[in-house]
Amino acid sequence: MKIVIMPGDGIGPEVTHEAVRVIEALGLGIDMKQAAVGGAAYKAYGHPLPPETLAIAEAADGILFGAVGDPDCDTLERHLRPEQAILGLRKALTLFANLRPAKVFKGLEDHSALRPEVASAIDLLIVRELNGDVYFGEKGYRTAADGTREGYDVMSYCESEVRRIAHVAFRAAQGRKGRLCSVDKANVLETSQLWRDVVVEIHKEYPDVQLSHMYVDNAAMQLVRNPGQFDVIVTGNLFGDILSDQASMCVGSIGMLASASLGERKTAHGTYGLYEPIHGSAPDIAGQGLANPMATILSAAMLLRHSLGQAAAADRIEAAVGKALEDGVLGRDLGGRAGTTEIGDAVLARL
Ligand SMILES: NC(=O)c1ccc[n+]([C@@H]2O[C@H](COP(=O)([O-])OP(=O)(O)OC[C@H]3O[C@@H](n4cnc5c(N)ncnc54)[C@H](O)[C@@H]3O)[C@@H](O)[C@H]2O)c1
Ligand SMILES: CC(C)[C@H](C(=O)O)[C@@H](O)C(=O)O
Ligand SMILES: [Mg+2]
Repeated sequence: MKIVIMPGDGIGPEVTHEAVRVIEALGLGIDMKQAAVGGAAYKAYGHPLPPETLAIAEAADGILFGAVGDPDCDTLERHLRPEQAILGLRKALTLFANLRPAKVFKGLEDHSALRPEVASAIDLLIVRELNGDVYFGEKGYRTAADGTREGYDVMSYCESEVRRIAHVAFRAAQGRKGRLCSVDKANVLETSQLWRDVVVEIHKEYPDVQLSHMYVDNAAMQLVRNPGQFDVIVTGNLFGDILSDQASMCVGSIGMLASASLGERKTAHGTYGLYEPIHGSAPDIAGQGLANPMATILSAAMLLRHSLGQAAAADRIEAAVGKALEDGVLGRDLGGRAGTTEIGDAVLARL
């Protein structure tokens, strides 16, 4: 079992360090390598995703990714910015299905941005498409007819891209409560109309799943009004990015939401994938030992489950995180005082 750790920038190295300690403590004999990404890789090698990093990633069974993003790099040409590392990995490795589960842990009901009785009902999965949409369309700066500057990013989805993510989402719903809500903006966007048409077609293959559709503006509202109504949400790259940050605050903090990015490639142990917290490099708290590493530790659990076939070990990690929270080990993001290392220690002690 081989995995590659990509710490990245800002709080990325701090949170991945804690997740690595947890993986090591399980004693599974996993071979771990480190590889440079993001602003750190740009500063060391002149590129946010050096070819060596991609080669190491391809040779492993899975990737544990911290976060990328560095304010020093925000004025670089776009293809050299840290964020290109994560976008490049997702695209180059065809990791098109991003699973972002959001569930309220026991003891966190009072720490949600929502009322406890609303928050406690949350147990949803966002299935976000990751290889298409406005993220990867033609983009640029040009001069408009009146001589002023214009920026543009083309939004599009082709049928096959929608089909493959729809299958992932329907199968996920079959394994849960059997409800799938497809979120789009079909009242305005042709991209979304195609999305909706294809999802309806694929539904014929999953008659046991109850399918509904919701416009993204309404979905944002429903996520805070009554998030308990959702089981699985399937949506495009941009809407999924936004809704998942929103869902994180509904369960308590952005420092709690893990994710798995999967494709179709199988390894000797499971499905090849990249695992990362949904948050970024948090430059405002980087280097201060304040970051909550739980999202990254929970991402490591997803890695063990999906890419390494180690479901029991994944359960152990999730249970240890749950116990730490129940025992009141809360980071500042959740209104507590525990620092990054202290949270890591608390999870290790409960493994
Ligand atoms: N996948 C990724 O690597 C990824 C994801 C999102 C943003 N980014 C990048 O990160 C940089 C900062 O972006 P941003 O500020 O919009 O988003 P962010 O997620 O980094 O931070 C948003 C807010 O949440 C807080 N926060 C985030 N993670 C936390 C944690 N684990 N514990 C406690 N608090 C936490 C931060 O302190 C900040 O106040 C940008 O360069 C952005 O492009 C990268
Ligand atoms: C850093 C950025 C490219 C990324 C995205 O938009 O996908 C991030 O916000 C995320 O949620 O993983
Ligand atoms: Mg995001």
